[in-house]
Amino acid sequence: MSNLELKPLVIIGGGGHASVLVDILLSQQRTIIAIISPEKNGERSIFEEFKRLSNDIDIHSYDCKEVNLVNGIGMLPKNLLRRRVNQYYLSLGYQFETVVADNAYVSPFARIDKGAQILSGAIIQTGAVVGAHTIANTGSIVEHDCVVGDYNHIGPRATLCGQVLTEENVFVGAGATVIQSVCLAQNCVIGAGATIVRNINRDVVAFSSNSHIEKS
Ligand SMILES: CC(=O)SCCNC(=O)CCNC(=O)[C@H](O)C(C)(C)COP(=O)(O)OP(=O)(O)OC[C@H]1O[C@@H](n2cnc3c(N)ncnc32)[C@H](O)[C@@H]1OP(=O)(O)O
Repeated sequence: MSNLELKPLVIIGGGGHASVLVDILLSQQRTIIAIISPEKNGERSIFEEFKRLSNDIDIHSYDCKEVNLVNGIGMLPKNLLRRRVNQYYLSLGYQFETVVADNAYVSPFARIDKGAQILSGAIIQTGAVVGAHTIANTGSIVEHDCVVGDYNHIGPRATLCGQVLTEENVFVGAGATVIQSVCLAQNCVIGAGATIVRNINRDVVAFSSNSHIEKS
């Protein structure tokens, strides 16, 4: 099946993350039929050609069996908006497309769950699992045998060394390094550039390069 025969896509969100996804999807000759965004598309030229729907409810103009969705809302630490938006559309029967950039490397022995987004230059090594609706951002590395939970964000150029385990809603900031076999519990935030050498408990924000841990 050529990419043109895959379901057309509706993008949710009109900001920077959405623009990166649209760039990837256009390079893969995917058909994008609309963008759902309360703000005008005009600011970013990449959105100019697309029909804009301004309300979530406008999705009803498309049959959930005929289109797939792509969540273009970027993830912020401790912000559950992205997850809530997904749950809303899933409850209406819509499905989220899994996006993998052509210039990402995904081992054939890795598993990418539904709705995950693997952006340009990301590397997902053998034996790794990337959970549903998780973002592996530009140039991130998920090493062998990592198990990354649902709704995580692995920031640009962040590295999870081998066998790291993350629970749901974990945010790993840009350029952070998590050494092998560490566990990151639900809702924790790893600050940009941090080096994490021990397990992080749920809801904790950890951000210094010498692994000083601050409670949320
Ligand atoms: C494509 C994309 O752009 S994807 C997005 C990528 N973005 C990221 O990775 C950002 C990740 N976010 C961070 O690192 C944030 O700074 C957080 C979440 C760790 C902390 O955010 P906040 O709670 O708002 O902390 P705040 O900005 O108030 O800083 C508190 C203190 O911690 C320090 N601090 C904050 N973040 C860091 C960090 N990553 N490393 C070291 N120190 C930090 C601040 O300098 C400040 O110190 P001070 O009190 O001595 O002035």
